[in-house]
Amino acid sequence: MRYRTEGSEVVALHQVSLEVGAGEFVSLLGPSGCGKTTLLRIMADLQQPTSGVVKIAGKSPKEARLSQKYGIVFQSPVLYDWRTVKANITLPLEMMSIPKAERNRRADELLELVGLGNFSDRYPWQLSGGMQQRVAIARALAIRPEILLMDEPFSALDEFTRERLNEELLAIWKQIQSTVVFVTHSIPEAVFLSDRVFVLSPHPGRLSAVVDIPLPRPRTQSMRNDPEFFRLITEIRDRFEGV
Ligand SMILES: Nc1ncnc2c1ncn2[C@@H]1O[C@H](COP(=O)(O)OP(=O)(O)OP(=O)(O)O)[C@@H](O)[C@H]1O
Repeated sequence: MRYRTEGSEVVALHQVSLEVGAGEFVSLLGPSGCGKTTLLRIMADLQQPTSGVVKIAGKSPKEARLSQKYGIVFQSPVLYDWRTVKANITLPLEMMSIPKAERNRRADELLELVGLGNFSDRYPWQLSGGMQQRVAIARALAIRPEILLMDEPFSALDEFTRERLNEELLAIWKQIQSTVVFVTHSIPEAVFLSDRVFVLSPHPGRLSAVVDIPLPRPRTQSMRNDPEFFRLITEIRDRFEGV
């Protein structure tokens, strides 16, 4: 992927090739500017690569998007302040003309799943940042996506909330069994969540390593003190090139 700006060109991604298995949880990890967001946006059909291809179970990203295969969660929750929590979650279903009873049923189920069963009639501005991000996750899941794309969803949150949401996300993933591609610049977050970590390095953005995370599941907070957890963090840190 090359970006052309006046008089110059940025190579955002250079010869990146990777494969993600169905139901796998992978992270795209790297420092600012290594092309993580660009790669996620190309996968999601939000932008076109200069060259190369992406296939989603044999289909193009556009076909996958049109057949509602993606749920996307961004760094900031982008909720509608004038709609209740529940009405934010049902919005994509309204756009798909799903009947009201079914919309409500799915929203109630998702509110329970993200631990906000008692907050359905609140407005986003009445919730903490962590709760707002849980609403955004529930909304992304409303269309029952096969692939959940998450772009640094917890990076604006404090460390305590972030670690708790990491664990909650894994519990949700276990239930929904979607494939997850998770963008982060936090090495511990990538290790805690993932089956595999794709390590990207900048200038030009490239894939410098793929690291398997053999920690058992379910993953618990106490694993963060495990020597194996620290070993994996060190291994990944050593794999960055030119940072
Ligand atoms: N629309 C654009 N026009 C020109 N250059 C761009 C554009 N979007 C991104 N870039 C450049 O492409 C490179 C990769 O950007 P990208 O946002 O994908 O990186 P990132 O790893 O997600 O960074 P961050 O963690 O800061 O979000 C950077 O050098 C960036 O400046």
